Amino acid sequence: MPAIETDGLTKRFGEDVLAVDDLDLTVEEGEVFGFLGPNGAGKSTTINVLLDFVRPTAGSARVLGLDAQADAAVIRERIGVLPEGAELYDRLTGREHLEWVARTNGVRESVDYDATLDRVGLTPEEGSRPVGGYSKGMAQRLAFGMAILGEPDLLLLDEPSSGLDPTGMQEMREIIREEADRGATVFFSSHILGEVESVCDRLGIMNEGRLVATGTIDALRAELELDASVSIEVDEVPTDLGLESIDGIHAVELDGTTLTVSVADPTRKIDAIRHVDERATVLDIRSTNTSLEQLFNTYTGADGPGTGDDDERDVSRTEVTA
Ligand SMILES: Nc1ncnc2c1ncn2[C@@H]1O[C@H](COP(=O)(O)OP(=O)(O)OP(=O)(O)O)[C@@H](O)[C@H]1O
Repeated sequence: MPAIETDGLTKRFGEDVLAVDDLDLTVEEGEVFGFLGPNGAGKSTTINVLLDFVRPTAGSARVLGLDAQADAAVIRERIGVLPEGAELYDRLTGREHLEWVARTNGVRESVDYDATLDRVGLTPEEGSRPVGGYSKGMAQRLAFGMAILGEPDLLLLDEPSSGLDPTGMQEMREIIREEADRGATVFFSSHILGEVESVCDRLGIMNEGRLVATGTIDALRAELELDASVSIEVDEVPTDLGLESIDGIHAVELDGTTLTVSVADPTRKIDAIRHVDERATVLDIRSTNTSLEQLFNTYTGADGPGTGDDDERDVSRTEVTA
């Protein structure tokens, strides 16, 4: 039984806004599924339908095998939720928020609130403070703690890294993996591509209300046949370099004394570097991976394939001589 299943799910706001357009989405039990898309793509609306915060215009949604609308109350007891812009109560402490979740979700076993606070990076002392004095990141950590409390079967997280610093984002990713390891399904939306890449088993890309791609990152990459490339600057280009003859090299371009080598399999870049290094003095190397960013841009129409600049990183700025 899938953890989430939507069938022709459509949501209109008024006459003009088609927020979700005929969405067929399946998230299997135990998966970490990244729901990706630019602003306004329809991610939050989809999550809000799954939570029965919003009623669909057409189609249906099932969560843990139950009807998202008819069985909303039962579903809420079995899922952990981090809604977009989670509302907290200024005068209640962090611990009181956790106690409230335990009560409303009918968590029966005794809960170690300090352990939950600790998992999301809040001290017992911070947990005893009214939430009105929390920073944005602390509030987001608490909201995340509220979602994972009581070991829910499914976590629905809307932009969980919002407001977190890089350490907080890393910690959040680790908790998501831990939750998946204990058997939970995790469905989370993001427009932070690296976050999805590092933690998800599978992803779906939304654009303008439609699901434009689903699959593993590797499968999506392969589908688009996007290349990775490495640019190698040399002092002088040898006449008979013979790079094209190396297995797995798709194309070689020459611009001045910089060779740009395209490969389908990023691990072949090192073969190209070695080959050139044996025949010329290498001055600089720039590696460009087919990034998730590039995938994303390709599927959402923000860019064509073949740029990947945002994932560009220098692997060497020092001189490497043959
Ligand atoms: N309550 C509402 N009333 C009117 N329009 C809405 C409402 N909620 C969402 N929309 C519109 O529906 C579309 C999809 O919005 P949604 O919030 O689902 O996108 P999103 O992918 O979650 O974006 P973001 O990454 O910015 O949160 C947008 O055009 C938005 O303006």
